[in-house]
Amino acid sequence: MGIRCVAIRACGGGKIDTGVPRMAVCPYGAAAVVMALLSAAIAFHCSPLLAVLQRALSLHTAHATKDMDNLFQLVRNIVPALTSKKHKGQDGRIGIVGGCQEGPPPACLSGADLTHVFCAREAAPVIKSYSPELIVHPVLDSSDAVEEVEKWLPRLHALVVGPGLGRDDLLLNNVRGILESTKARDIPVVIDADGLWLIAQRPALVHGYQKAVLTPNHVEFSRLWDAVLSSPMDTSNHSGSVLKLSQALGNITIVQKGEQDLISNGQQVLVCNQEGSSRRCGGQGDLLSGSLGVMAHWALRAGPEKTNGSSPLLVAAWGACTLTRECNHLAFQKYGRSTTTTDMIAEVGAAFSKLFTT
Ligand SMILES: NC(=O)C1=CN([C@@H]2O[C@H](COP(=O)(O)OP(=O)(O)OC[C@H]3O[C@@H](n4cnc5c(N)ncnc54)[C@H](O)[C@@H]3O)[C@@H](O)[C@H]2O)[C@@H](O)CC1
Ligand SMILES: Nc1ncnc2c1ncn2[C@@H]1O[C@H](COP(=O)(O)OP(=O)(O)OP(=O)(O)O)[C@@H](O)[C@H]1O
Ligand SMILES: [Mg+2]
Repeated sequence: MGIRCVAIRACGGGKIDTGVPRMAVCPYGAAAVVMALLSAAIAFHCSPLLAVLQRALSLHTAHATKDMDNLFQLVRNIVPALTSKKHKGQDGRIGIVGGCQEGPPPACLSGADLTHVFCAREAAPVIKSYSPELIVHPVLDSSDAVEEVEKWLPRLHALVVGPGLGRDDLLLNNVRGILESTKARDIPVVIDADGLWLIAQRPALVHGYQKAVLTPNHVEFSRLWDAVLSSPMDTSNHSGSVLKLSQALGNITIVQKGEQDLISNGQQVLVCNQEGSSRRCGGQGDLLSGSLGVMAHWALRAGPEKTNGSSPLLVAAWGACTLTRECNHLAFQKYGRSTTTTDMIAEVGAAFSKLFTT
């Protein structure tokens, strides 16, 4: 199987797009070598070498820009048009399983027409008061939680499982049943936060399910790695690690969040380097998983024709990462160190228009 690693830098950096089989390529290696040779050529006044290297570098940069433009275009291709002919719900009915603990529910509002939240009974009033457009089902801690959620599954386009869910055994056992039902109905599912805690206990729940996307942060990624791989993680090769973890989980899509987001389906690694900020505050991951739930539905509905043959879920994940980071960037410009996730949510409209509206 040919493995491709496509690395995109948003701020004028390099890109490598190669068909090298069974290996992930360090995204910055080639650019660094060219830069080193270029410095040497300048230092030693070697004009022919200088000309060749300058050409290599300009081709390299041109490719990077072109591929980044391509990815932006692929995301634009999957975004549904806003028209007065559609009814409520056509552009996304998303379910969230979580939001049971302290804090607001995940910010799944970036583009979905309808958002259903399945939570524990005592969390419902808080969640409902957070936003009147949320449809809240306080069923998750009841003995018939799975059946209650199953009633709604046929009407949902995607499910986001985990943010603010907690790690209570009863809840997690219900979530296990909900995940089984979701898979049986072939519904896309984004798993984050405490949902990933459950997956680390029971990787078989998602193994090989091609409509699953996991969005681990640094710590959650390590937990998943320890659960499914016996070898130690190579901490100097992030691309290789995310590729390997995806393969070990049967090629499901994994988004490793961090200074740069790495997205893989075990065949390709996309890099999202959209400029965010240095402000890290709780809840940013929720904005990512929420918007990814919506985009996953859009991308799968649009199909590989609109994503130019690329995996729709990879395109959706890249789009959601780019959007989240841009929200962070715009909010940080206004609020600096005091930026909160609520400030980021307020930037979703502006960020979306800037990035993805044609
Ligand atoms: N809006 C909300 O309601 C939110 C709720 N959350 C809930 O809060 C609970 C705890 O979540 P945590 O994410 O703290 O998970 P963990 O309890 O697994 O703790 C992770 C720890 O790792 C640290 N960490 C995070 N990123 C790191 C990095 N890049 N390198 C090194 N250390 C790093 C954190 O500071 C934290 O101490 C979960 O139940 C989760 O669902 C969080 O997801 C945040 C948002
Ligand atoms: N060092 C960083 N620099 C820039 N952006 C980052 C950095 N770390 C994370 N991000 C971005 O922040 C977003 C959320 O990632 P993060 O690692 O904060 O998730 P999380 O820990 O799950 O968040 P949450 O507090 O919501 O649980 C992602 O889109 C990611 O790109
Ligand atoms: Mg998180």
